[in-house]
Amino acid sequence: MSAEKQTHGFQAEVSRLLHLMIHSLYSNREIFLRELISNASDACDKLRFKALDEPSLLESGNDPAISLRIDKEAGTLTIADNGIGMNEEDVIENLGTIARSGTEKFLASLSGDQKKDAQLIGQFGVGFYSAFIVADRVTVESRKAGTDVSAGVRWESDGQGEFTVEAIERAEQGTAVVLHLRKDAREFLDDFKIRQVVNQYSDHVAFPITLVTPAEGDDEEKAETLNSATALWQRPRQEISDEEYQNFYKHISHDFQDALSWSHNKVEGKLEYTSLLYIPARAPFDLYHREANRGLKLYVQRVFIMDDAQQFLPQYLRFIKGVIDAPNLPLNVSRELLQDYGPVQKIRAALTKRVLQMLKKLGNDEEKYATFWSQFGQVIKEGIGEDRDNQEAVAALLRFASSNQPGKVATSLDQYLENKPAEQDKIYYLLADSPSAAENSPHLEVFRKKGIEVLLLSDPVDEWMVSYLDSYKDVKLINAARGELDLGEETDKADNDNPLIGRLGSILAERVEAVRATSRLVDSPACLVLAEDQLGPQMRRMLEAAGQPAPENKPVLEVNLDHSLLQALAEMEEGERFDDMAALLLDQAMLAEGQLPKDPAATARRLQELLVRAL
Ligand SMILES: Nc1ncnc2c1ncn2[C@@H]1O[C@H](COP(=O)(O)OP(=O)(O)OP(=O)(O)O)[C@@H](O)[C@H]1O
Repeated sequence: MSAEKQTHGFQAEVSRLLHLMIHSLYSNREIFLRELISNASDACDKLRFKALDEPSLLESGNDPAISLRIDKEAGTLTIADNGIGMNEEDVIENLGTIARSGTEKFLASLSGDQKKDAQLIGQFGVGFYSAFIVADRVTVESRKAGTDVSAGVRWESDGQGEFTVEAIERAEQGTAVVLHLRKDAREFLDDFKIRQVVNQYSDHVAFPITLVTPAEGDDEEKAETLNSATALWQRPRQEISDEEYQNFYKHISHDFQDALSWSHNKVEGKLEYTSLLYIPARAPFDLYHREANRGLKLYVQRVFIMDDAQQFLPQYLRFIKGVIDAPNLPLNVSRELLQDYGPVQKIRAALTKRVLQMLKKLGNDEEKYATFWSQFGQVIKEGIGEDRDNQEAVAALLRFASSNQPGKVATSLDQYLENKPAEQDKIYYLLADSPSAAENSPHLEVFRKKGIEVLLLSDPVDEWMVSYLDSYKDVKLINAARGELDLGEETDKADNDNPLIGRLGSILAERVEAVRATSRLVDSPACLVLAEDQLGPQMRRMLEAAGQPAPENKPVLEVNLDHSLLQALAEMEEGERFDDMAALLLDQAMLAEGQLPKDPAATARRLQELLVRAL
């Protein structure tokens, strides 16, 4: 290691995050202590894990522990641990950069509005850098477990764009973070305050946290343990308060908003494990990033094994946070081994069911469920295609906009089944590009007239999702805008022998598969209908966005022969004007679907001519 003190610049994203954090988190500033204690606790976890292979790392008398030391004279608060520690390379990497992909984009999305940014930064997770909310200088001294006393390192920064790194001798392994507190953060030199914050946020930490108050006057140095230091998930449920559960959630998730709900279970027998799973109240910024961290914290007999163990839940439940402690797994279990390990597959199946039950139960609380759905609804939809074994349970979690409840996304498939008349044997839905396009679609006219509810789907994933969902509780799902519509006996017979149908058909032959009389429309003159097996516009766009050619398919134009426009057309002679009107009829049906006519300039010309004549 270099003996000289070296100066490094923070990665640009770090500087920006620091600046934003100091300004937006001021009113939440005590979270810095939770974050630094969390890091210390993680470092102790990692040491214990490493000591499984190298027991000498846990030298006698060196049980993992965390200490807080107040020095009123120097104006410092020190958070120290004897955990895994860091070397020079580690500190430069860990305390000088942010390695999460998408960070730049995330930071660009912050608005400068303190309140909104505080929320967003919570989504990001603040971590070590939160030290600068209360400190105008931070010194970190560390030595990696298992290295020589001379391999210590000191990192120091005022958070203004640069940090220094130098080699030091350090007797203890592990890390000490020394906060030189800002003048307005001196309250954290008060042992009473520290006790209160630790009790509030970090009581559940599984390693002892001691508060050391230096000798003062005749009083000797005092060390007092502040927490019970047992793994929270190992304690009986009835002894754990909601507040403790919420604080533990924040500890493992780095979120600073409460979780919506949790489930804590101990399963005994051959496949023994304890799980504590949380549903967050908001999505992390990188929910859709492929490389984002996800998964549970894995422990084996309370020994931390790994973060982000993804194998215990399917992809579409990647937003669940929590801990799994499986005492019968081998301590040396690796990510690769987890992949195909029989017991893990079984735990995964059981945890998946548990989460689905938890979500079902959350559905009883309309307000909380609305929050959940707005954050994670899209991801749950992935489960319809991904988890065929649990498809019905996943489908029960879906919420839709509905023709019966405009403007609200709150109708479940069960509610739909409950609302529908007994003789209706189908669930109808409509796909559109936006909620308003769905609500105003001409396809709804006949359903409205007959009082039949239609679910309105306008998320980009919806077409993909319903392609996997044929039926729910044995009732078929039917696209209201596809194929020939059969609304039972009540459907009025359409007159396809009308000569106008043939005339329109021959003029529009290049653009449509066929023209036919409709039973779908009441107020509109025409609409487009896709055949059952044709690709819809959402899937078409998804394919095109992925650079794949989408097969060409022509829609059917259905026309409302009772409409005055069609009646007027029937009276018109053959000729250019009739052809233009036929083309416009098709163009406006496309517009009503949110599609652009193939030749917009020609449409504009025809419209102009029509307007001139009308005026
Ligand atoms: N006390 C410590 N001992 C050892 N390593 C530490 C300690 N504190 C921080 N680190 C290292 O620095 C890294 C960055 O810490 P930071 O708190 O910023 O992020 P994080 O804990 O990885 O993520 P987040 O807090 O966003 O979940 C940690 O991943 C860890 O490797």
